[in-house]
Amino acid sequence: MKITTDSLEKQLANVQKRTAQLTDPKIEAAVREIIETVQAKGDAAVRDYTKKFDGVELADFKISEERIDAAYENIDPKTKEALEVARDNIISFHKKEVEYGFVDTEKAGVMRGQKVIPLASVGLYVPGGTAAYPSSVLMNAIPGKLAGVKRLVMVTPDPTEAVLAAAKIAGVDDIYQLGGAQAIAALAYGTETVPRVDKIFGPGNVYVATAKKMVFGQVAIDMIAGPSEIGIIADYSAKPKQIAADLLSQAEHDRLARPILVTNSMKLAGSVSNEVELQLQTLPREEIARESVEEQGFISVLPDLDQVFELMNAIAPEHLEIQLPNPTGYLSLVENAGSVFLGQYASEPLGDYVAGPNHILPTSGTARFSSPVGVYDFIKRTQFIQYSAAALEKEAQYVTTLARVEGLEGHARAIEAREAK
Ligand SMILES: NC(=O)c1ccc[n+]([C@@H]2O[C@H](COP(=O)([O-])OP(=O)(O)OC[C@H]3O[C@@H](n4cnc5c(N)ncnc54)[C@H](O)[C@@H]3O)[C@@H](O)[C@H]2O)c1
Ligand SMILES: N[C@H](CO)Cc1c[nH]c[nH+]1
Ligand SMILES: [Zn+2]
Repeated sequence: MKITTDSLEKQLANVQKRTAQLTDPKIEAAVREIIETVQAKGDAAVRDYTKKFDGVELADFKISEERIDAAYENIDPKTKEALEVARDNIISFHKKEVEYGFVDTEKAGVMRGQKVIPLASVGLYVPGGTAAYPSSVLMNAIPGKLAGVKRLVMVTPDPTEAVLAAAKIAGVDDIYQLGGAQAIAALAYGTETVPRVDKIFGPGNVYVATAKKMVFGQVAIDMIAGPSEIGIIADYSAKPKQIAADLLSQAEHDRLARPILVTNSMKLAGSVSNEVELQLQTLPREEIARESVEEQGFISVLPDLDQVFELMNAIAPEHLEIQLPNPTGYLSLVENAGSVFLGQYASEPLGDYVAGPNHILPTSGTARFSSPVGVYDFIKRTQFIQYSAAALEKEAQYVTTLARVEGLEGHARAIEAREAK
């Protein structure tokens, strides 16, 4: 693994140079055509694209309850138990995020408040292939259920038994065998069989991500997910074997995944670099992980922990491990990170599967301004006011004054229409 001892300034300048990947215009054009065709022709277009891109001819995209129940019955009991433990921990964590709004009656004659309303329907995209993660089904669906979403619709080009079982465990309402931009378009606009939803969640390949960007506005979207990232802050006291294993746990996700160690110990940097090479040799996904480590990964050695935290905050990693003595003492220094893992026993995969906090997190530096997926992503807020005659009389003059400053006479007259004669 590359080790750099460049100055903090130089490394910060490199971080600033990283910008979000622009979409390829050819892919944009192809996706635009798919979206417009699905919008115009509904199910017939979805059926054609599914045949063309997935090689599947389906009379009905909707997966029957019998098939979902059979998947749940068929999965290995240990998998079922693990999914159910994960579900319970995700519920007990995310329950704490539920909001109820408020009513404020502090001012005489005035009631003001905020009402929390769950989104009526949401779509969850579960990618196909090796990225069809049952754990992500739980992480996406459970906060939605806790928020009170009435209809959770899942789409996936690859409905494996584990994915279907996870959907049942999480309480997903309807599942359709659909993928790619056509699935996103169907969720955004609705077709004869696929219901139109209010927000679309979940990662996918470049066609899916581009389609999500394009339908934004027609529907809300959760985020545009980039490759996994792990940033580890550690000093001489950390265990190189554990650090290397944790770096590789994210490197194995994707050739573009970013495993990063920032430390104040040259000795640790050398040992971790050697350990990564050793562990890579026996990792089943060696090829993917090696490319991630060699092309995207690095170890940075800086003179002190203040600089270490400054660099990591600039990187704003999806996952941040703090492998220092008394790790909780450093939580106050964390400004940008999707999820923080404190101490040697909080290895990142614990958070991927069972700890309970969400594993769908901001990537590519977006932890500067975004949060993990949570119940708050499945609600909207509305507000209300009620005034008594006396309360209005007290404040009417301020409304009419400001209305006339803005040249809006009609606003002022609406207030004056209520004045006591
Ligand atoms: N960031 C994350 O958290 C995260 C997690 C899991 C997966 N992922 C990403 O999900 C993706 C999974 O990719 P995938 O391709 O296996 O599954 P996918 O479900 O994202 O995409 C499959 C669909 O792409 C469409 N498609 C394929 N070739 C096409 C073409 N030439 N033109 C138009 N549409 C086409 C097909 O309709 C197919 O159903 C990966 O890119 C992975 O990085 C990201
Ligand atoms: N680490 C991934 C998101 O960053 C989530 C995941 C799912 N399965 C295993 N890991
Ligand atoms: Zn993972």
